[in-house]
Amino acid sequence: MPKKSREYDSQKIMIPFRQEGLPTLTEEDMREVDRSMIEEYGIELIQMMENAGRNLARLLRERFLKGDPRGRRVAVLAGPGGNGGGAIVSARHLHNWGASVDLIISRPEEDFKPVSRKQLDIVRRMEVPLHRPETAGRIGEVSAIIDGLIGYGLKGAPKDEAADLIRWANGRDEPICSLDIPSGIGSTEGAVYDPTVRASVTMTLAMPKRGLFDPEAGAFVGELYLADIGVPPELYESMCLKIDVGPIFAEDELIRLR
Ligand SMILES: NC(=O)C1=CN([C@@H]2O[C@H](COP(=O)(O)OP(=O)(O)OC[C@H]3O[C@@H](n4cnc5c(N)ncnc54)[C@H](O)[C@@H]3O)[C@@H](O)[C@H]2O)[C@@H](O)CC1
Ligand SMILES: [K+]
Repeated sequence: MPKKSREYDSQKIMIPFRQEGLPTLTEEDMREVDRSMIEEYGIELIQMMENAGRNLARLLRERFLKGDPRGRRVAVLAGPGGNGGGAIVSARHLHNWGASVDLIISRPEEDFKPVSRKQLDIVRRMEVPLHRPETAGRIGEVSAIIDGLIGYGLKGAPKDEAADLIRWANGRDEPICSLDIPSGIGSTEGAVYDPTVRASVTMTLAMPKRGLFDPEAGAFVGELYLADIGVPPELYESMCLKIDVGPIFAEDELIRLR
């Protein structure tokens, strides 16, 4: 079962619920959305990542930090790809909002993809302590852990430092909030690899990933939220889905699905 948050009243959170079904996307669909955003619409990855990370910071604030990050501690796990980049953006905003943020990177800086490396370079200029897995053990109690290790770019069972950090997070008592999909779940087919992050909350981006709805994977996903990263509705109509999804985020840029 997902871990329970110690300080959360689900009745008080001010995020709209959407119960009717939305289409679900495979990794291939999502890569096509990304490509189209950049090549057809001129919306850059760094813009999408900013939206992803800012919505994640907001979800943390409302869901785990009692609406006020000041004086609270958060640990952020970041991998070298787009998933880690979004998590680092959330670290920046939570720091700006007064939280004490510890950032743990699963790979050396030189392994980071360019846009995620840029996010890392920014927080390095701020007072955000940076850790490698070897020093993560020194991090004291936090209100929540953000999992930005691996998203839909997962290839097979998590290994090396990513696997070590998944085990580290699962071994602690604090609730985990996964970005896009818990690290270790295949985004298309929902395979649950060993190890996989056992999230209390997952915030997926743009459109839900198909693997989140696999029954076995569901136990690792926890509450499921969907965040706006600025995809125009007509993109889905013209690209992969051929359906009119409408203005999904009309009421809020963050909605709860489950
Ligand atoms: N339009 C979008 O969908 C956006 C996506 N973003 C994020 O970017 C993610 C996709 O980014 P990427 O394609 O860069 O990939 P990911 O960040 O999901 O993962 C790729 C990294 O994980 C490592 N990795 C893969 N399998 C592994 C394994 N088994 N063990 C250890 N390490 C492994 C790879 O070496 C690679 O460095 C999404 O899930 C989402 O979170 C956001 O940054 C912004 C916009
Ligand atoms: K993740």
